[in-house]
Amino acid sequence: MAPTPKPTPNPNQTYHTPSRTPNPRQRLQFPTPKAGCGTHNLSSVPTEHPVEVIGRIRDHPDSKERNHNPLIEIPPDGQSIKVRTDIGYRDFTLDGVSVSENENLEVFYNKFVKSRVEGVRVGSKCTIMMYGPTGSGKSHTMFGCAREPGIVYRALKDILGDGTHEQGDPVGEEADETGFKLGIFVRVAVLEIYNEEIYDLLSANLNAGAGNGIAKGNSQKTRLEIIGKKAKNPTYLSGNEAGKISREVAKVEKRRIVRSTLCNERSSRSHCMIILDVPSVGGRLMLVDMAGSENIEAAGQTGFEAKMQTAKINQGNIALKRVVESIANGDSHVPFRDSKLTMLLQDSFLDDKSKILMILCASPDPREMHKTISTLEYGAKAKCIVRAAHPATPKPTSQSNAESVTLLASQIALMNQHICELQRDKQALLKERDQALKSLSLNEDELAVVRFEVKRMEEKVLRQDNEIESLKNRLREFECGGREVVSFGHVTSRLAEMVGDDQNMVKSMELDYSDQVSSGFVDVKEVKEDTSVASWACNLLPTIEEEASEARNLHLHLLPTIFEAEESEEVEKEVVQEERRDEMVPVTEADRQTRIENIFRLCGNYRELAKKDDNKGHIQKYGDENAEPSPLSAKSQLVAALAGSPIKVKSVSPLCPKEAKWGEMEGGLDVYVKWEVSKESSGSMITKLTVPKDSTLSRLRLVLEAHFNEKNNNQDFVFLLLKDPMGAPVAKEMEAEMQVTNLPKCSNKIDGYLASLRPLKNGVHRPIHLPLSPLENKLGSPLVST
Ligand SMILES: Nc1ncnc2c1ncn2[C@@H]1O[C@H](COP(=O)(O)OP(=O)(O)OP(=O)(O)O)[C@@H](O)[C@H]1O
Repeated sequence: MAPTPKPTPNPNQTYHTPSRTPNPRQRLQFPTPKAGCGTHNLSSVPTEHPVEVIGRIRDHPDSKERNHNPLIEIPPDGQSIKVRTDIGYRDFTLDGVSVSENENLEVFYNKFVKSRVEGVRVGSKCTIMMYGPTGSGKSHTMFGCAREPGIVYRALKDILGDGTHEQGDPVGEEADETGFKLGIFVRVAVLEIYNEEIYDLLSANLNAGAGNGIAKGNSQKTRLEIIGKKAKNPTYLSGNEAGKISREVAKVEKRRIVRSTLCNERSSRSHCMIILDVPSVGGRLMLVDMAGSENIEAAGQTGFEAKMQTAKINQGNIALKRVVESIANGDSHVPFRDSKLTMLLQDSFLDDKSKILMILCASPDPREMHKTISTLEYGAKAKCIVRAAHPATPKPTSQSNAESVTLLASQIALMNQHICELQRDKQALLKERDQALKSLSLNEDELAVVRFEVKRMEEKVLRQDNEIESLKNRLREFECGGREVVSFGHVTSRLAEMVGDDQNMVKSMELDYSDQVSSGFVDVKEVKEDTSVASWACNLLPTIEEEASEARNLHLHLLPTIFEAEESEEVEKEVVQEERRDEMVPVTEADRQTRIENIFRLCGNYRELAKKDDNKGHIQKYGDENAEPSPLSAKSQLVAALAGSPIKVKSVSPLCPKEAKWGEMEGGLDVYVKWEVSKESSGSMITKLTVPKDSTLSRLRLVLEAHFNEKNNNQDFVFLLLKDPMGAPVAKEMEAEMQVTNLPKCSNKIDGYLASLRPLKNGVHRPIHLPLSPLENKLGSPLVST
């Protein structure tokens, strides 16, 4: 590693304690300049250390104070700075230190910069940054002054050709000729970063229409976007004439935003970046003149805009500081994107071929000493940045090739095995998916069937509802028109006719309908006992019931049968009935309900009652306790019931072997208990009970079960609510909540309730016909008690 060129020791300078600045792990060294030619041995430049830090101490602003008790001392090694503070000296070791009083710009350039620039000429990449507080001489070093050109112009001259400098011209014309002779061609962009925006200073110049690229002071700048790490489409100055390019750069540089501050009369408020490419060799030189890193108070900025401006300037400086610290610390994340400046400088830090020359500008003014120290601390940190050295690429040998081939082959085998496993997994997953799809399809089919059934069921229920409504209307019209007598008489006439056709029946049986209807009581005239009539009635009604079995309930399907009888038998509309309309007693709603209930009760119960007419042709006439049992044929009872005649029942003794006295009580409710009629059961009366008025069915059950026990009959049962359209069984658990008064009344003439019991086999209801489909039954109709 070549040593950093040591400056000539100044006998006037004093030397103090050794450096306390942390030593970098690898430090860049300047190549030893070859005498005479001014070039350096670039091959000796180490590549591991990307940042080189040079201190540049400007002239003292006050010439009177020069050499008067200086706070900054430069040791003779020329690589460190000693700063005297209140608590002692602080040493900062850098890669080089230059004092402008001793070394003008030319010397400084030749000593520390020239070698880098010449490296760019042959393809290297270098970034030269001016860092320091405001007024410390950054711009002066970068651009120079009228007396001496700065780094920018000298670099252009060095790249495009060696030459001498003419007075008033940044670079001599000779440089242009040299560059032309060498065939080197450069491309230059000049950017300004102000308020975190990138402006193209050359674009303003060219858009001004100068033709020759001369900048116009008031031309508007063009803002550039940033893509990745580069400004998008900047304007370039291209050429091989250093003089022309330098002049144009000098002009556009004057367009930088400056402001007078306490620290600097013409303080740069923006960062300026000059990007010089040498396309033929891929070299790149980035020259960055940063705005002052002063704080707002020190700059004496007042007003919101000025403070914001200073804050934005500091944003770039602070971001750059963080980038340097992150890299030096070896952090995994470097905050390049914290500012536009660091975004554009990203390649400078990361590109292996790129080097950074950081020139720390400082003032010897004791009043600026804290800024000087801060700047030097920053430079010392930057010096610690180490880029990992790239391991030398071993030359492949035949042995290593064989090993590589073996290694790759094993890796390929592993990968193939992994691929096979993945393919197997894929096949399994595909199979699983197919099965799931199949199952889903089946479920969808089932769902479609269920939906179809539900739809069909709904349609059926709707039809039945319509039918019910229609029947109710017909019945209402029928009764309101006073035709009930006709209807009932019609039916009874039909019954009589049918009975008359029955050879087994006694023809002499007569019914005085007029008396029955007009008196309101069944008046039986020498009706011969005819069990065949009762049998017929019992046989006929189940037939009706069977016809209605397709309907929802017995009521709904019995009624049309009656109406059909009326419609089909027009001949039977006897005048006799018509003539007696005037004699009819007005039918109240209660009577109508009672009659309807009587009809169903007869169909379900009374017919059996007639059938069980003890084969003697006698039947107890209800309602008259003292009356002797009157012989009454089933036909007569049926007709009486159909005609709305009150049936008086006091005792069921004719129906029951023995009158039930058990359970009777004063002031209670009379309950007539019978079995439901079914194919298996004839629907016989069981008993008559008297229970308290507020008795529930559960209480009635207790009484009945006691009664059954007395009879040695353990038949289980459920109550039927005959008022319910379905004659629905009452669930046992509901019996406690249901009053006996909910049971149907025998009739409006008989003060008693009718308890119809449905026998249970093994505690299970016998199947009842439901209007719903089997599917609906499966779904659990609430009508089915399990
Ligand atoms: N080495 C020097 N010799 C003579 N004059 C100098 C030197 N350095 C700086 N100056 C003068 O000091 C003034 C401020 O310098 P300059 O503008 O370069 O500072 P700066 O660091 O760029 O400040 P800012 O950050 O505010 O732009 C200028 O007038 C400049 O000519």
